[in-house]
Amino acid sequence: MLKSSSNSLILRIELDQKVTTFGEVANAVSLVGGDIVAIDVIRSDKQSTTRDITVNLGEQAEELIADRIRMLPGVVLHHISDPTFLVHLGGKIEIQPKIPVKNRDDLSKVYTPGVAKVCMAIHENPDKAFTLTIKRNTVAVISDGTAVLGLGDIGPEAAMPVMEGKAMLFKQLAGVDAVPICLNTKDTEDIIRTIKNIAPAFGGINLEDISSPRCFEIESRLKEELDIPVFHDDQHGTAVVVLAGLINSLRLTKKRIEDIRIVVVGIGAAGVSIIKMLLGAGAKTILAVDRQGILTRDNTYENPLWDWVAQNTNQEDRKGSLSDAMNGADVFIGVSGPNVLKLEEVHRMASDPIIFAMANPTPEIDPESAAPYVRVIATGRSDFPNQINNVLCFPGIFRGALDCRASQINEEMKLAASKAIAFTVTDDELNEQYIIPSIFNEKVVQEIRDQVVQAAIQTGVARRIPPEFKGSKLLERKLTPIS
Ligand SMILES: NC(=O)C1=CN([C@@H]2O[C@H](COP(=O)(O)OP(=O)(O)OC[C@H]3O[C@@H](n4cnc5c(N)ncnc54)[C@H](O)[C@@H]3O)[C@@H](O)[C@H]2O)C=CC1
Ligand SMILES: CC(=O)C(=O)O
Ligand SMILES: [Mg+2]
Repeated sequence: MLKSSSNSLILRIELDQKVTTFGEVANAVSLVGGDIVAIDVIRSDKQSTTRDITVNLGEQAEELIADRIRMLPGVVLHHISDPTFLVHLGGKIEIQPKIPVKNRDDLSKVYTPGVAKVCMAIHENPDKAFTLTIKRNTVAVISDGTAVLGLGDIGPEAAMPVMEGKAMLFKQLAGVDAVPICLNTKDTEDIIRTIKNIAPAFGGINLEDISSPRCFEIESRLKEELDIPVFHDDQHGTAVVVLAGLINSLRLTKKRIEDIRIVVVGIGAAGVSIIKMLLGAGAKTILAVDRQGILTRDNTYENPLWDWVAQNTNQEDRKGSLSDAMNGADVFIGVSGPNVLKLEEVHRMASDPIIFAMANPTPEIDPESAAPYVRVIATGRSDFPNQINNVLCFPGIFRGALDCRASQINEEMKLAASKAIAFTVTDDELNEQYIIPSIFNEKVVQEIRDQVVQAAIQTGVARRIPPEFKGSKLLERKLTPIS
């Protein structure tokens, strides 16, 4: 059962010290499977003590704990709060001025009349928007709320906490200002039109949690029609990090990407892009599985990308379900939904099985149950080791793209980002519990940024050469090949 800090409660209890002891409370918590991780004394006198106790709980135990504590003599449960909700109160980000406006003189510079000459300078040369506005360092994080994590079509308002979270991480990890925007339309043309209309303010567009297949057309049309990077994070960010995790898992198992059998489950935004990236990196044997089973060449599909996937995978024409696909697989990559993979299917994998169960918030298999039977287990969650999550990619790749004012994020830049992430983990550090660096590893964003800028310059999409890349100063470091 998943028990983590994202599933914790703060219980404010008052204890009559003449009647009971804190040990009784601790015992009640433990009886429902909770772990006390913090105790704060709020008030204390001779008669009673009031404490906030923070408890990590299994998913089903939340209801039980209040009942248990209320049953204890001498204990009053004042209230229960959820720390995850507390950090969301009023939203998670804000906009701050970079300079104070203290007097009329300041006002006349930052606003009218002074601002007018800056406006006219941009009017005469629109490129100046990059130097004289927030465009240089600002990305829009845009969703229509249709494929939010694995929660599905929950609407634009409900999608905002995820988009705010992404914006927060853009800033904290890479210094990129990001504006969360959730659109109240699911219409492809409407979405494209809206994004094109707001694009002048931004240096990049990060599309997020837009369901497939609409996400593919929205992204490709915007890429054609805009001259700033448009990057569907669930597709490419995820694929970049999966490839990084696979490179490192193969460093451990000493297998070559050309030789392994890979099963990808969930052929949506993330799944299609992962398959494309793995094929580009040399993978030869991939089975693509969705709800109807393994995609095969002799079928035609409504979604043209499924036709593409079917034509480019499953060369052995295997048919059947996920369970059939798992026979002899070296690698399972799940970007589908909760609990789709059974332990019995894991037992039928090849030696040194590698599992990336990446559905959020609930993975395809409980990582703790699978761990004893596999060589590597990774999830998309931050509360387990080996977090394979696009958060490792999007801050650094946009940092690089913005710094060199790239017109797009191309395949070479994505591959450079994958390798940068993978080789942040040194040979000495690499082990089954550490195939992918933590997002808090300070080297990650810088490494990605440097390699991405270099790839952008080399492929001719950089419109600005950062000073450290001028002349002969291009990065010399050669990356180890994937296999
Ligand atoms: N760890 C990470 O960085 C990321 C994780 N994800 C997770 O991957 C999942 C899919 O995300 P998207 O590709 O954006 O969604 P999507 O909606 O574009 O695609 C999901 C696909 O999975 C299939 N699917 C769902 N349940 C299935 C099942 N039981 N068996 C087989 N196929 C099934 C659907 O039919 C669909 O084709 C979500 O849970 C999401 O949270 C997505 C992006 C990044
Ligand atoms: C991580 C992410 O972007 C997702 O689960 O949709
Ligand atoms: Mg997402």
